Amino acid sequence: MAPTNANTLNGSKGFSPAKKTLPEVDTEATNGNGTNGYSYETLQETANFLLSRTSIRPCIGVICGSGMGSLAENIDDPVCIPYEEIPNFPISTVEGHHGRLVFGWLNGIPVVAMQGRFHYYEGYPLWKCCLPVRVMKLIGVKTLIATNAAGGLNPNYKIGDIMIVKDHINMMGFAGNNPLHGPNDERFGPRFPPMNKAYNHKYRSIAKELAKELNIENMVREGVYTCLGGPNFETVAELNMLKMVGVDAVGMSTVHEVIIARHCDMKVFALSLITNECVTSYDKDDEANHEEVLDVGRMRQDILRKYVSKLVAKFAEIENYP
Ligand SMILES: O=P(O)(O)O[C@H]1O[C@H](CO)[C@@H](O)[C@H]1O
Ligand SMILES: Nc1nc2[nH]cnc2c(=O)[nH]1
Repeated sequence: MAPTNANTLNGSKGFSPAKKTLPEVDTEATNGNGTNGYSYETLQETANFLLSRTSIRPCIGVICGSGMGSLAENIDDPVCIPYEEIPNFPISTVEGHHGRLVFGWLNGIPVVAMQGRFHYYEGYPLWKCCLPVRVMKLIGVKTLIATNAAGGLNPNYKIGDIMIVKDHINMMGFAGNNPLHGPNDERFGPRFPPMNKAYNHKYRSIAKELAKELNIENMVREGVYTCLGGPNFETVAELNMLKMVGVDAVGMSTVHEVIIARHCDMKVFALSLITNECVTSYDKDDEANHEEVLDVGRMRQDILRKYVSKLVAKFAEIENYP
């Protein structure tokens, strides 16, 4: 940046303003191609690669949260594609995230599941964490189901509860870190997408009804999720602050994926599996840990598999998906 003229500090004459130039492009954030992330054409190549590897044309995409990879195990006639083989895809580095796409049929509906997602704390910029969502859009996915493991901040929540996400607070976005940061490509969506209806109202109603049908309504909640950058779990003071602003569950994912999905007009449903109790008192000895997170995922896998596969069928029915 050009040095500022010291005279500007006291407003004296003789100040010649610095030449107006566009900000330097952060190549990691934009891949140097003038868009926030890979270009439309580059992602189209990724989409075409996937379409050439399977004849399945999914309408619903599922993102499996930490320890929730077994959601993809119900998929019939699966075609599994490791992330390493997919052009332009990042790789999964977190335990509990397999690192592959699974195409197939869930309850008779064509789906693609991400067994393993990408997190900011792994070192990926947010746009890269969400790249698979745009690829899903390009292969024809219209509805996204995002699942995650999260700490329960609402004192009424118990470990093993399932929280239907009603809304989110984009804490990272408050600080300017947003997956849509950078020039906008209108082929994906508008410059200023609304977010007040991010979590589809009909889907949430269906999920609450289904919880009753399955007799799991006592463990199904509805609340507000927030994502922090991680990888550390939160301090007591941070959690108390989040509680004050209305957060019910805390994680390190999903929010940016939902923003990208809504930007390109996908319908969204999200749920959090409450894997640990957020410690909001200095008197408590418990500490959050990833092992517990994965254990609770395993403990709830049967219920979650049933719940998500039935949701897929119900969403497909109201949307008239094939
Ligand atoms: O959000 P998912 O991927 O489910 O995982 C959550 O659990 C992990 C911490 O145990 C973090 O990655 C957090 O984001
Ligand atoms: N940030 C955060 N992420 C989680 N993922 C699972 N549990 C937690 C938690 O307590 N905090």
